[in-house]
Amino acid sequence: MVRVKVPASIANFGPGFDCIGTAVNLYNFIEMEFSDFPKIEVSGEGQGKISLGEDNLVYRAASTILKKANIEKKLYIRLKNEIPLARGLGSSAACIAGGMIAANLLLGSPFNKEEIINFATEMEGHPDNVVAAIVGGLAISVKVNDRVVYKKLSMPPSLKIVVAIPEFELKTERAREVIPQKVSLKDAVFNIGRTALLVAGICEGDFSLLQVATQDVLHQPYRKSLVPGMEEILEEALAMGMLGCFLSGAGPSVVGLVQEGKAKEVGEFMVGVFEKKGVKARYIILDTCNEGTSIV
Ligand SMILES: Nc1ncnc2c1ncn2[C@@H]1O[C@H](COP(=O)(O)OP(=O)(O)O)[C@@H](O)[C@H]1O
Ligand SMILES: N[C@@H](CCOP(=O)(O)O)C(=O)O
Repeated sequence: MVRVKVPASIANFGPGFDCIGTAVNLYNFIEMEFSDFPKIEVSGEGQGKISLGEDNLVYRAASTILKKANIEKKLYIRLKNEIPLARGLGSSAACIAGGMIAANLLLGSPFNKEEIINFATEMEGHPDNVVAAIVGGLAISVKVNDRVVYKKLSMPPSLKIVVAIPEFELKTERAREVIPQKVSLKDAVFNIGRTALLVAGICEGDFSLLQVATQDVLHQPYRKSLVPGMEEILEEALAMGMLGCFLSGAGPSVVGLVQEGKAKEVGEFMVGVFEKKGVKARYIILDTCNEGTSIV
């Protein structure tokens, strides 16, 4: 039997659409063993909603590894979930990364980390969440044909991540439909420059860059119609003392980067804006986590 702990992730970190994600200290736990018949148990987030059949995302991710290793066996999987579903905190990436890593361990690790990253990216469709979930830290990833080239950066520990989580779900698939396939040169330059600033700011611990370096025009303007309140939170972020503010993954959660001491005030502000728009929400205060999926 194997047990792994896989972190949530905040993808599209600022201007890093589909390329930059950070792991955070909110986890799903996956226990896996071989069984005579498929069996899944769920507790925590998604209990009563998540499929208990072979179409379950963790089961499918694990089966992908078994198939690639030419093993035909059934699995008994127990899930203990802390990551809310379809809120922009990488729940699907956690299932894919965790399911694949657990299955690989169960088989005696026939695949290395790079191969798992490539398989997981293929299944998720974009590398930003899965790479952060697997390696931890702030993960910068690009796809080069069928493989992923990535670099992990450590995040400054003093940076607090406040996440306002609306009660409603927004599936990533739906949130990708609203993004245009073509962008202007002006918008491309906007995000390229800020992405470079973001990486420099994180590497040198220069938080004064973050306000500009977390801006985006590639996905947020198109997704604002799906997330009532997001635009108002972004507009007030600087006045509220946030170092940076952006949509978490594909939404609907919104992230505020703050120094310790500001987190509660910023969380209450963001929840208040959502509530004024008639959207029930809560907030949590997270730290980045520099460890990715680990064996427990
Ligand atoms: N713990 C889980 N076990 C099984 N399936 C899950 C789990 N968490 C998420 N999923 C699947 O992933 C979907 C959400 O994925 P997605 O729309 O990408 O949102 P997110 O932003 O949370 O990754 C859920 O509707 C469900 O099908
Ligand atoms: N780059 C992806 C990120 C999706 O993150 P999630 O946490 O919402 O699954 C996108 O923007 O579609």
